[in-house]
Amino acid sequence: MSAQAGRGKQSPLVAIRDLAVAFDGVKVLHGIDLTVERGEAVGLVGESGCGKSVTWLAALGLLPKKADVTGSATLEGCELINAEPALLDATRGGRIAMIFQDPASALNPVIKLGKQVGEALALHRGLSGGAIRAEAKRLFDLVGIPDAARRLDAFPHELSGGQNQRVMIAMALAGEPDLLVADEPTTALDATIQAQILELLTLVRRETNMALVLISHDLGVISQTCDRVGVMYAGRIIETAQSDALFAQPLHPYTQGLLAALPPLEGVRRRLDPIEGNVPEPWNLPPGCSFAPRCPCRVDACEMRLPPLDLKAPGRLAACIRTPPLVQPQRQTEPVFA
Ligand SMILES: Nc1ncnc2c1ncn2[C@@H]1O[C@H](COP(=O)(O)OP(=O)(O)OP(=O)(O)O)[C@@H](O)[C@H]1O
Repeated sequence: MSAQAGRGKQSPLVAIRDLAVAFDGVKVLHGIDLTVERGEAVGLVGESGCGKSVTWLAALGLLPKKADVTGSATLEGCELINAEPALLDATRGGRIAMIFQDPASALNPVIKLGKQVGEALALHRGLSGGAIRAEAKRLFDLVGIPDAARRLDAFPHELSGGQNQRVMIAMALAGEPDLLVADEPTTALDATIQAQILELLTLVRRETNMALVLISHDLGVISQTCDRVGVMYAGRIIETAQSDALFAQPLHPYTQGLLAALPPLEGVRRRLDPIEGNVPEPWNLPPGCSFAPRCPCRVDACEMRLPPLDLKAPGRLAACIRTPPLVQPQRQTEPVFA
């Protein structure tokens, strides 16, 4: 359970403010604002190259040295950007854990799984001896690895991809994180296993009150798992909303395009409409709205200036001059991502 539980709802667990990243003078992230509350599941969605991973890698100090990172990312008020390496080391894997798409590359192939989880338990929880094995087995049970005691002595290649992803989740949970950032955790898995891993993440979140950030290019994956969604395009957040509201009525034409490109739900016949064209390269952004060249709603004004991320309805922001407010928004007392 979070060390902060019971403190009352004040500042968000994580607050990212005006976060920008450039590589070799080319800006790939342009002033991201994003908050995550305790226990909340936030999805970050967008096509490849939109800046979803870089946002979190920057916040956790995981980008290469050549990256120029500005802005702020705080964990319960504690600044992480340009923080001392000791603070970042303690935060990563401890208060904030991250799992990635490919468990095989994150696990050490020559070390038994139990030992790998054990190292995380020793590092982040100070456990030793028999307590490590007992806790590692408990974590394997929690993430649904069958015959957990025996699997602790297995090597990664002896388990399937889905089971190794469960091991990665167990390792992430070893530090009892307040936030798990899962970057495309199911992309490499087949549909059935994918659904099981998403269910597992939801189950674990409910049992531990851990917050979850789920990064995916697949709006379907996000919809199953997240309370709130941020849609990214070309290094910016262009729409945010509660998941159900976003699915019921996507406001930004890009979000509408992502939804139209989703495979039909079982029993629902729907045409699959991929968005034509590609995300622009960061060094070659068009003037005005970055999505304008692909946008079916484009007018000349779209190419004149960058649309601000405006409040279109309570709890709903969208960066599009073609999207009128749904209802006259009341002054927001609980900002969505700001
Ligand atoms: N180390 C790096 N050096 C230079 N450019 C980088 C580096 N890492 C990321 N980028 C660039 O930053 C932009 C955002 O990348 P990012 O990986 O965040 O996108 P993404 O939305 O997570 O996409 P994907 O789903 O493919 O991971 C891309 O243009 C990418 O090429």
